[in-house]
Amino acid sequence: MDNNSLQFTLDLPRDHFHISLDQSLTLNGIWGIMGSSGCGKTSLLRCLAGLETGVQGRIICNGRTWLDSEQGIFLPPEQRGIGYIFQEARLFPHLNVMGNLQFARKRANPNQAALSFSHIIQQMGIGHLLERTVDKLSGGEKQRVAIARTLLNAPSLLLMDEPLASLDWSSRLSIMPCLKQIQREFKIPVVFVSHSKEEVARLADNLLLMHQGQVIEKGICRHLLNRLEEQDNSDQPLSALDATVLKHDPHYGLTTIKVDQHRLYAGQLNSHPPGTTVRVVVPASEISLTLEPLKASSIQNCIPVHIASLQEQGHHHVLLSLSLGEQELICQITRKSFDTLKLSAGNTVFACFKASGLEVV
Ligand SMILES: Nc1ncnc2c1ncn2[C@@H]1O[C@H](COP(=O)(O)OP(=O)(O)OP(=O)(O)O)[C@@H](O)[C@H]1O
Repeated sequence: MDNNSLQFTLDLPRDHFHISLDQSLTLNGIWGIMGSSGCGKTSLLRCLAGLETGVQGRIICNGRTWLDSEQGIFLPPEQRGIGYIFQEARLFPHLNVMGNLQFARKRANPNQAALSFSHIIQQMGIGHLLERTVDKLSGGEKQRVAIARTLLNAPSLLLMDEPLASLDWSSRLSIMPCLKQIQREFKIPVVFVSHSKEEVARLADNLLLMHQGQVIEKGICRHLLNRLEEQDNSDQPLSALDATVLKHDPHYGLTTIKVDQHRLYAGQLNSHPPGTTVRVVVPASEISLTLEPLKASSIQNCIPVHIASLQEQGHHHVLLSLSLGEQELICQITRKSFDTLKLSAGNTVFACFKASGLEVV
């Protein structure tokens, strides 16, 4: 398959190992790349971008050969039609925001339809910053401008190397929906390196997990992320679910969404019309378990689930993987609750969580 595919066979020596990869990715949506520090995530992105000259192998993107070391083909970065977003924004300090954006527009990829200037500015929420000089922007604002600038270049593939890592959590939370929306709307495929499970849960459709220069797992993000063994102690345990918006209730400010066969309430999502597919992130600590359905409670969501598997988390907590049908929900409870309810794998229980416990992106 030529279109929407990125195939690469790469060999790049590093100090203690070789980056050694042989992958074919279908380019739709957002690919997340995760793995421990130093495993080669940035090196992979740099190889794809044409920033690593010592690499051997082949890269074919949408049928175009970017690299074939045997044939002596090495397309320089500017001919690959990619956008590269770094951890730090790298704006031109001598130009204001408008100047930075216009610079990109003039150098737009001629092979790709140009995206509307005003629409990108609106999507990235930077309309009020156009006359500002770069030194008067916050870190989050700089990164928004950097992303807008890259989009104005009309890339056919967006490579992002921890673009949110230098920002505080509230800036990240405000930029992530923009990235998701941009991807949905402009349909530019994205390969996104991140250390943060929280980011990947919100953004990625597919995931590559790397270790020591190799891909050790590849698959649908929520499948890989929702596995109990991935719920280490470095991030808070969570689940990522796919859902469909069913209807809005403006009176109560709630939206009904469907996850597998279950109907759930979330806070109102006016920007997502009924029928839209959305990603839902649920922190494992938001979920309580009961043996009976809740009768009179302020908690809006209470659904029957099967305990698929469980895992101790330290001495005082237990993580449970709860089957919703197709998808799984990770729940964290105390060991005391676990013992009191006498839970074990295979049991049917009720998972209860507030509408506000669901974050929809
Ligand atoms: N130019 C280089 N020459 C040789 N080795 C390098 C070079 N750049 C990075 N390395 C080494 O290659 C390995 C992979 O580095 P890379 O930056 O790709 O990892 P990473 O997974 O992105 O790490 P992090 O998550 O910490 O950013 C590391 O051991 C690093 O020290």
